[in-house]
Amino acid sequence: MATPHISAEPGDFAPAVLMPGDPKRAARMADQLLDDVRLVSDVRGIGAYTGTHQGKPLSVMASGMGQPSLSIYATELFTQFGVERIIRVGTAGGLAEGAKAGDVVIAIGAHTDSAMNQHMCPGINFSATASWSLLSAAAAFAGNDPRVKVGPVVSRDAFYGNEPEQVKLLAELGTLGVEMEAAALYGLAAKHHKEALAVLTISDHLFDPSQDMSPEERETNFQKSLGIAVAAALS
Ligand SMILES: O=P(O)(O)O[C@H]1O[C@H](CO)[C@@H](O)[C@H]1O
Ligand SMILES: O=c1cc[nH]c(=O)[nH]1
Repeated sequence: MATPHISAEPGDFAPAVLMPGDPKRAARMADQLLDDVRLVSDVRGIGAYTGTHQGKPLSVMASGMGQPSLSIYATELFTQFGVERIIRVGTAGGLAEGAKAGDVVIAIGAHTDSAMNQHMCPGINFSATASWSLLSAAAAFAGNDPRVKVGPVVSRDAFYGNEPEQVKLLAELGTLGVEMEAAALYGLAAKHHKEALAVLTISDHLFDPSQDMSPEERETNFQKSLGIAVAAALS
């Protein structure tokens, strides 16, 4: 039965969903990866695609930008459509010294300035962490690739208005990238006893503007992260 934001039927989604923020990136991924592909929902222009990849069922659906938007889709997928694992395939701003556009971060956990996980467990600062099953499969697939790093990211509510001192401190604390969805995704996976991972392509660097990707590159430059995400999704 359709939900307010997904006009699909039970069984229309595969157990594993790849979830970029950008609906155009989702369409590209579906086109590139899926055989026998079907458009299973298109509410608000958020296309959801289901097909097979190397004979295994797989879906692709965008989250839109930010934790509130992702939370709507992830909640409906986890609770109404039998989805077991969501792998975010997104972009992030680099924080680590020497990180280059096109590098990939596999997010072991996500700090956040958002209130999305604040009420998860009253009195506790909840740790938003990736699922070990997906994280270990992704890291194994990436092997010793020097352009892939595993570590924490920060999921901010705002894209603009980074405080320089805060960003510097986060970098000093070993945070590898800044993006806008992973913490809520990890929280929802914990809440619903599901699995989640974020695999992020560095699209710019907060301390090095020369690294900035163009809007077109942000839409299209995801091959390395996609390979890792698919390996995790189908593991
Ligand atoms: O490229 P996506 O997956 O959308 O991810 C990043 O890009 C958007 C901001 O430009 C935010 O959604 C952020 O998390
Ligand atoms: O949220 C994001 C995503 C990419 N780059 C940034 O600087 N922030």
